[in-house]
Amino acid sequence: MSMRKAKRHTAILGGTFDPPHFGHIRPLQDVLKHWPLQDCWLLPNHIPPHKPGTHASTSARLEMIDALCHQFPAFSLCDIELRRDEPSYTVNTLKQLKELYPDRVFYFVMGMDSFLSLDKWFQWQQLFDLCHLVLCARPGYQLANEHPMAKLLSQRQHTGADLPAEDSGKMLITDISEQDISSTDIRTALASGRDIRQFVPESVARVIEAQGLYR
Ligand SMILES: Nc1ncnc2c1ncn2[C@@H]1O[C@H](COP(=O)(O)OP(=O)(O)OP(=O)(O)O)[C@@H](O)[C@H]1O
Ligand SMILES: O=C(O)c1ccc[n+]([C@@H]2O[C@H](COP(=O)([O-])O)[C@@H](O)[C@H]2O)c1
Repeated sequence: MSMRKAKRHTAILGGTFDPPHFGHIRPLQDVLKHWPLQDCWLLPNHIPPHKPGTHASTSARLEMIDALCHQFPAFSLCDIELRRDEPSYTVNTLKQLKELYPDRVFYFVMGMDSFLSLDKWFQWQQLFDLCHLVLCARPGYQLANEHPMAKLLSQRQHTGADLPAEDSGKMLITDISEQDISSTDIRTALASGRDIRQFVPESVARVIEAQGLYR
């Protein structure tokens, strides 16, 4: 009899989360409703590879994610990038995670804005040996037919209703409720004293308020 352990299917949303908002949470909830994934990890980066820096400190962003995970038990924190003092390249993170968790199949979730520039990521083609990608629509970002990533999507798109049989290399898309929300807009609203409660969950709003972030 085979003693192989069952695989755990784990979604990961990587982000700067500066701050986290409903544009992160709601698409993820839709993904979890659609696909039978067993875990959903939020992966805050420490040094974002393609951003000039962060506005809130790593510890403040961590506190917001922690608070969010308490409010939404379907999500848990993956703090692996916070312990590497170097740009948080996703391919390095996934290599580390595959070593730590050989029985997991990873589904790296990203919005369309990230996907449109995926070919600028460090060693991005290796991602397809390490995980599947889950693509979420995002208002303002369209994949034109002639865009170089459109070809990649048509080659790799998973069409079945069940999860792929493979452990990596497929692209999954599902309908999500599109959220016209960004961390940038929230920071701008806070800096001009506007209310942000419709964009972030209560738990996150409380940390922002208590720490006086983004004023
Ligand atoms: N409204 C949204 N809809 C779909 N995906 C989103 C949305 N907001 C963020 N994402 C995705 O979540 C991941 C992390 O995003 P990030 O933390 O950089 O938020 P952001 O709102 O894009 O931040 P900023 O405005 O500071 O650039 C990325 O893959 C991004 O595409
Ligand atoms: O690996 C890379 O080169 C790379 C380049 C840009 C972004 N990423 C990752 O993509 C996720 C979303 O990034 P961002 O900048 O939109 O918050 C986050 O986990 C980043 O660390 C990764």
